[in-house]
Amino acid sequence: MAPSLHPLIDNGITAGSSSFAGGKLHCHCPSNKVEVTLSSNVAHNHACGCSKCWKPKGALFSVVGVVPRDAVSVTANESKLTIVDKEATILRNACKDCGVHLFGRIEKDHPFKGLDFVHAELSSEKGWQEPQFAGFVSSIIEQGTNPKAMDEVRAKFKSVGLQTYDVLSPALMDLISTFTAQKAGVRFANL
Ligand SMILES: N[C@@H](CCC(=O)N[C@@H](CS)C(=O)NCC(=O)O)C(=O)O
Ligand SMILES: [Zn+2]
Ligand SMILES: [Zn+2]
Repeated sequence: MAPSLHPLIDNGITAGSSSFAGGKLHCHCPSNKVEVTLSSNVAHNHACGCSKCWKPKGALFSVVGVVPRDAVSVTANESKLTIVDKEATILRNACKDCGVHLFGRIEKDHPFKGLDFVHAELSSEKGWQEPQFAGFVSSIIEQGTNPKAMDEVRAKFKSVGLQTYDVLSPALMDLISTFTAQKAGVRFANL
């Protein structure tokens, strides 16, 4: 049996709703759940194969998107949140008890500062933007996937209509490079 990429991807992708304006995320604790309220849909939602993003049990990939940080508020059991790695660019706030990541925030100077990283699957509401692409695909090898399985993994993404990248999508890579260039005072050539 093929390994699960992610429950939201394995059986084909369900489109979100452009009029959807957010909802509540809950951790996996049976009681006293951490609750985060989002007043926005996610954008740039994607599968991430990196080792740092939270993945549901049995899945090779995380599904993670961004929302403006002003759209994020912790509305219950905030005291259970802890930052997984204080040195990381993305400060991932996880539930101490169940390990689920509720939101990841960037505090340092970075092209994505101002955006929080969230997993819409932690919400029971429908309408969240569907995954748009798969990033950090080759990173799953670092977590034990056999390199020989990679063709199958990429083919599966392709079969559900998702492009695969080994870092991020061209749009996001361009944003990162634009930020880097502007910081360095680079003047762009005229078109
Ligand atoms: N190959 C590495 C890649 C890690 C990585 O660079 N992750 C990306 C995608 S989430 C990132 O932006 N990391 C910044 C951070 O985690 O702070 C791994 O799997 O651990
Ligand atoms: Zn929890
Ligand atoms: Zn990641």
